[in-house]
Amino acid sequence: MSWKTSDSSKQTGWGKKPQSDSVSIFEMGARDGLQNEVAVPTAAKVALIESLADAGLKRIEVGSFVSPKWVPQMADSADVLAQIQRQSGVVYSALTPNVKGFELALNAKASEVAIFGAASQSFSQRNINCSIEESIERFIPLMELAKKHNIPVRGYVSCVLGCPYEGEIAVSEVARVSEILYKMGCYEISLGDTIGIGTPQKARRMLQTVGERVPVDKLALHFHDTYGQALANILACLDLGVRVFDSSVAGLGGCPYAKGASGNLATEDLVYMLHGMGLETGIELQKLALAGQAISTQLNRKNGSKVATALLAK
Ligand SMILES: CC(C)(COP(=O)([O-])OP(=O)([O-])OC[C@H]1O[C@@H](n2cnc3c(N)ncnc32)[C@H](O)[C@@H]1OP(=O)([O-])[O-])[C@@H](O)C(=O)NCCC(=O)NCCSC(=O)C[C@@](C)(O)CC(=O)[O-]
Repeated sequence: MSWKTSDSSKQTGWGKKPQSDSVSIFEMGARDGLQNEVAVPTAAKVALIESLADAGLKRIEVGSFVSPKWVPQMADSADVLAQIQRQSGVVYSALTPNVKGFELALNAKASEVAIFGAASQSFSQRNINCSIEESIERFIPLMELAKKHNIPVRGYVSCVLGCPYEGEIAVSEVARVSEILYKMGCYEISLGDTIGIGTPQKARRMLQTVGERVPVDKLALHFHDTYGQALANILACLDLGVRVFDSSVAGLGGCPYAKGASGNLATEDLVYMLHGMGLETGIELQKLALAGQAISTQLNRKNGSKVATALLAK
């Protein structure tokens, strides 16, 4: 399928054509990537984040302000934010599930925060210890505070293509939760295939359905690569107009509440494909590959990016 020539907008009634030759990548490695790794020194996180900014990434999720009992790996997020040398024009974001997390992120001077909900009741319970509706109630005062402090808030919806506990998730539910978060004031909704189970047509249908409730230029895709489908899913969705993708350098990561989930799509592999299609990212691939290799070496972990492995073997 050619994203440039496909006329799927007419077939689907979607009404959106690819608008731009540039793509924005939200880098997840330091948060989604490292939240599953034990005992990563703060200095290694700081070095990773700085090298990602040096490689040209403009949107970097650096940590999360969640219960340290639930996710001890992220307990040093305030230290990380305090220690990084910030570059102008780079957004340093943090996950915040509730007001307490927001206040901690504000004190730590996160440039923006992200709330995270789910389209699956079971995943919501396991991940944030409340139902979908309760999570929305918790987000309301957080959104009010964020507005007062002029902090942009991104929204995640997990399990958009399936749930580790419930299996199939209705796309109508994904669209419903996405619309709620968007109407609450999230500037962008990131649709998470938490367990990387989706396939291209399914991903496309999900995006089309959500796109009927939330404008496509306010949507991002967040694919884990557990089943090796992430690049194919992104390719299948590009001509629907989506231009923001979440990915993780060296394919780092997983989710502590989704057993067996592997990391996000490797940023290097995404950048290689996008550049090959003539889409700009502003990212220097070689520098990115070196950043990914450095953290993989630190973690004593095989580099999860095929592109980085190939480039660095030259
Ligand atoms: C949400 C909670 C906190 C609810 O947890 P809870 O136990 O229901 O919270 P609580 O309000 O009853 O408080 C219990 C204790 O936690 C403390 N607490 C309460 N809130 C905070 C906070 N913000 N920061 C620090 N501490 C906090 C609070 O102060 C108290 O401390 P105690 O009195 O027992 O000493 C908990 O379930 C939690 O932390 N969950 C972790 C969720 C998480 O980080 N999951 C991984 C990220 S999501 C993800 O990876 C998916 C995504 C986004 O990438 C997209 C995708 O791929 O699908």
